[in-house]
Amino acid sequence: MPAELSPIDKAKFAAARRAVDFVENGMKVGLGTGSTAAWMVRCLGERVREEGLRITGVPTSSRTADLARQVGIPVIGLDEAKWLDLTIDGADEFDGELNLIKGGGGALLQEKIVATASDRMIVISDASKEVVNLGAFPLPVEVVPFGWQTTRALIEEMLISVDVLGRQTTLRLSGSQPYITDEGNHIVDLHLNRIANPRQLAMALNQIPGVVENGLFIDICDMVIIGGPDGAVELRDINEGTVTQERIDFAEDGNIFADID
Ligand SMILES: O=C[C@H](O)[C@H](O)[C@H](O)COP(=O)(O)O
Repeated sequence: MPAELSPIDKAKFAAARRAVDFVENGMKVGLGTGSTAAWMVRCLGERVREEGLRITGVPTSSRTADLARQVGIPVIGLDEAKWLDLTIDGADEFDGELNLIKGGGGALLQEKIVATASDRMIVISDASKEVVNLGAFPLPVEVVPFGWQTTRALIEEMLISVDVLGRQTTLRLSGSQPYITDEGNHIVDLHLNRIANPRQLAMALNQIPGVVENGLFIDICDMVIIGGPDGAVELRDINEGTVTQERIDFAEDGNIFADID
């Protein structure tokens, strides 16, 4: 591993490197989006190229589809795959029940559909994303462009009735224009600070006309792998109730970094 990688990238890499060990020949694998998931795609690409691992990837964004093709992973769409063995993705926050906030990179809709259509979801993360209560990270909500201001007002009205610490909302921008998701929608970020009941909030949001999906992933994640900059990894399996400590040997992974700009 090159010395110039930041400690946070080393931590993300360690988690990603461990997660791809769960991928086996013949699997259909959901490929998440974001900087942590990008490490996973690179690690998986290396297994495809070096070991001849035979898998099919289902990307959760156009960015991930481009990267997967670049590193040699065959990709298909979800409707062709129908059902997946495993999805590996990053997250913006996770709590003790492995409930998540996702969508910081704008890919929450495809990510939630793909993860839900998978036998198993593994989240890869560095330690900074673990929280007691979800909500410090702004909760992304994908809304259709038609009438988005009305939808935002309805969201704000609904927030009065739920137990959160903040209620400010912002339209996500790309430069001076509204951010556009892969599905052609906008994102409203909810600055809630602390969400007392994520399950209730997720359901309330999705009942609002104009809301396509929200970034709360409840009961979807099966395992989180937390990486450290020294190669330490912790695997928490919510179904088995197990916590396992291991270590990744960075020295074995030189090839992956040859591809990185
Ligand atoms: O929309 C983006 C995704 O939900 C990402 O997985 C999430 O934002 C985490 O991204 P990163 O690994 O870059 O922190």
